[in-house]
Amino acid sequence: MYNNLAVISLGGSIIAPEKVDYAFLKELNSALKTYLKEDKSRKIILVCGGGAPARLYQNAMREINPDVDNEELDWLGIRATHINGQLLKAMFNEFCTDNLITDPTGHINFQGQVLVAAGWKPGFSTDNDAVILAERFEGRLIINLSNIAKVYTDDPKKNPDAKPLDAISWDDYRTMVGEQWTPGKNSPFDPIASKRAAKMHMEVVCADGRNIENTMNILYGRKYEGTLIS
Ligand SMILES: Nc1ncnc2c1ncn2[C@@H]1O[C@H](COP(=O)(O)OP(=O)(O)O)[C@@H](O)[C@H]1O
Ligand SMILES: O=c1ccn([C@@H]2O[C@H](COP(=O)(O)OP(=O)(O)O)[C@@H](O)[C@H]2O)c(=O)[nH]1
Repeated sequence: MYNNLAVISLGGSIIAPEKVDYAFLKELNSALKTYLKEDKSRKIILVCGGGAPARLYQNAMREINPDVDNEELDWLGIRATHINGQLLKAMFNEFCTDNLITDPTGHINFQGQVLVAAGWKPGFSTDNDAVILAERFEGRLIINLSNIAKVYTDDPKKNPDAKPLDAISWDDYRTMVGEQWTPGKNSPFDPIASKRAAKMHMEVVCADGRNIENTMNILYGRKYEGTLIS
């Protein structure tokens, strides 16, 4: 629908790694504003994750009741994505004609240059909401920004032998992350979102969002550091 559209899945790990990383957000805001002002036909969909607050509340609830339903845990995570999303919406207000999107299938105006979205319903992460919005507005590429420069052969925080990858097929990626969803799961791109993105033949670039110059390279179609899942 819009041929100058970029869909960015903004990991909560870089919005609120612990506290809110406002120095990073301020810099990102300024770089994206320049990008948007250069060409009024450019549009960005920003989908915000939950970060530390999501895990803080989910883990508190697990302590209170170890038998808590996954659905309840997901709702806690969703509320955390909303507070992060509301912050991003406030930052990009001048470009937004919609309130924070919390149902990617509902009414969306998108007459402005920016749409800010966050969590919708239990069963997946905001990566899946990003895929649904990409599908709806015909974005071909999702830029998945997280706290890690590349997808590895395994979680590098747990396995020191994990190797970084420049590219991986959806088949191999999905074999690696499995099919299972768990609330608060840490993975470069969630299994449910991956299933949908693979089916739609979408491409996802995973990169370290804290490297803003690199993010701008991806947006401008230049050489970047990251992993292409296709
Ligand atoms: N194969 C993998 N390659 C890279 N990172 C992985 C992999 N498996 C698990 N991870 C973990 O996923 C984390 C990113 O996921 P997450 O913390 O949910 O980030 P975000 O909030 O940005 O979505 C990484 O920091 C890493 O520890
Ligand atoms: O549509 C959504 C989006 C998020 N979540 C929940 O909210 C948490 C935080 O979202 P996300 O994983 O996208 O945040 P990030 O990993 O980027 O911090 C997830 O783990 C889920 O528990 C959900 O249930 N449905």
